Amino acid sequence: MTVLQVEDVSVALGGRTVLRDVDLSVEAGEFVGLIGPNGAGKTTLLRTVLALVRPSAGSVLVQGRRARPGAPGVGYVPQRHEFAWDFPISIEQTVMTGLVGRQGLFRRPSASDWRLVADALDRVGMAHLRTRPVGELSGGQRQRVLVARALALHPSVLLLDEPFTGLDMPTQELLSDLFTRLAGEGTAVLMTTHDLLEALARCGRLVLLNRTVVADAPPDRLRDPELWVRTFGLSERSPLLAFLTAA
Ligand SMILES: Nc1ncnc2c1ncn2[C@@H]1O[C@H](COP(=O)(O)OP(=O)(O)OP(=O)(O)O)[C@@H](O)[C@H]1O
Repeated sequence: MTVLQVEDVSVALGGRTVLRDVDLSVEAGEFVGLIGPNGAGKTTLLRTVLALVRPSAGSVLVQGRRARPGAPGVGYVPQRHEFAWDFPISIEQTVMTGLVGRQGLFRRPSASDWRLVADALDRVGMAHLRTRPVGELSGGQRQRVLVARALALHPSVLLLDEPFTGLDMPTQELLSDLFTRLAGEGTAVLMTTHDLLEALARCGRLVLLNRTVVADAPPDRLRDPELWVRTFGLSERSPLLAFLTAA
């Protein structure tokens, strides 16, 4: 089942075209990596799916419905630095903010809301710290809290923006395992990352983006150096290029 359908999307920001004619779809159970250089438009594409950015052309459908802000079924993990960590609330209260769409801004959380929060914290291995202030957490713990916050509502599509930045290997592995498991359970996972190794190892499909889609295929079908040169502007003598295209 197609959960996310991006069709012919173009986006202009500040008078410049940031995305051009982007087509992308993600099926239930797929783990898709969105790969591209700085400024390629990866975050803008995620924000367009979240309907925080309006395309100048094309359409975005989530579970067959036009994307709209706060749409149920879409979980979003922003880049860690975008979150207000100095807000004086606990881990479990932070995860509860992921349920605002379900409970409204002002209703007191119900017992079932707290159960969703506890389950989500359990999935990221943070349940034992649930009453700690978020401001006291390490970078890796913060990333796990943001993932729990996105998971609390059991999204059909999970959007991950650079989830591995600044993480040590065990935390990266823990999250990667979790994303793989979520996809195995039927969640559509779309992840931007600069961690090519992780993307090549974990994602069933990679979308190479540089303002427009350069390639969209499983990792083992992306051996053509030209695709990586076009996406990243890599030199043809780059050792990274040799690695990426090794048979
Ligand atoms: N609000 C905005 N107004 C004008 N231009 C913007 C705005 N937001 C992003 N851009 C521009 O859009 C382009 C794409 O930015 P975006 O953040 O989507 O790239 P990215 O692929 O996520 O990059 P990175 O890997 O560095 O996070 C950049 O040139 C950026 O400067």
